[in-house]
Amino acid sequence: MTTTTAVQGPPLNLPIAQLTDSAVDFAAPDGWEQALRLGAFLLPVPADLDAEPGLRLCRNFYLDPDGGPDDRYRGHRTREHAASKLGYEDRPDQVEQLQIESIHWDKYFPEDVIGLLQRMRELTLSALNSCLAASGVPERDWDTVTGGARQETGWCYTTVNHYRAGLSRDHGIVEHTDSGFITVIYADQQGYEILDGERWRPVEVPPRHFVVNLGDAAEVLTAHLPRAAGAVIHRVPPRPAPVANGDRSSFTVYMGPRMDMMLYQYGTDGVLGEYQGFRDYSVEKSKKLGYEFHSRI
Ligand SMILES: O=C(O)CCC(=O)C(=O)O
Ligand SMILES: [Fe+2]
Repeated sequence: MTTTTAVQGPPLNLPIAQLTDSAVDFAAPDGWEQALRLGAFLLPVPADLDAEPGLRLCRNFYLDPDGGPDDRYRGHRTREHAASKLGYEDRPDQVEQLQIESIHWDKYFPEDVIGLLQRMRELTLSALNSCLAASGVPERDWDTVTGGARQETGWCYTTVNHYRAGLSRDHGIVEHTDSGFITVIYADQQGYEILDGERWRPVEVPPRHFVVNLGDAAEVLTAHLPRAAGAVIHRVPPRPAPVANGDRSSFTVYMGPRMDMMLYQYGTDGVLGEYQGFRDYSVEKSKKLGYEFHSRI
């Protein structure tokens, strides 16, 4: 990822998808083409889905309990999260993160957060299946390549992000691609930017919309298919204090291969083959980008 020459560009309007039954689709005929090329699109939050519990977690997880009503959301900076291979991380950026696998949500989160994340998980799976279909991955291969996302045997986790405005760091979150197939993001304010060619373009996210990212596993899988999916390079720039809106909050649901799995790729002949172990791929990536690989994986 060499973006030293990248300049700030104009805002980018991502294609807006819609969710019907358990599929994601676009009204515009070139919607999928655009979304797969950019590796990102927007998805309206279903009318009956309340995102507040997620934001409440973002605004509390790093604080110590104080006997108040938010205690159920607090105390995660110091907690061990022994069941999780992820947990709390103070990154070198403005962001501090809590990452918990879906199989452990019931151990660490209040009920309203679990309910919200489970709905997001269903929606993420629908979006993943629709992306696989749109890029021409035959349905018979979905379970193999995802490790059984439909059977909940793939790897799914939430990332809870607290961007500490005013903390003197170079980035809100440094430029990166997500490693898995897909990430669905909800944020309480703007700040998400996409590298489009040589330009960093702020994405204008309308109220009550998710940003959906496609990641490395999707890019590797579809690289030689006629409708290849790109892994979107994205970042959040730092924000100085004091800012009118205070700290930025976002939370995501991620789906990717398990660390003990292979990444797969279709050859130019259309035949599915093994590409590289996902753990080896992830370790190599973290070395290239100069960050620590998760110590418990
Ligand atoms: O906060 C955002 O908008 C992006 C978060 C992100 O890129 C991530 O958690 O991987
Ligand atoms: Fe990301």
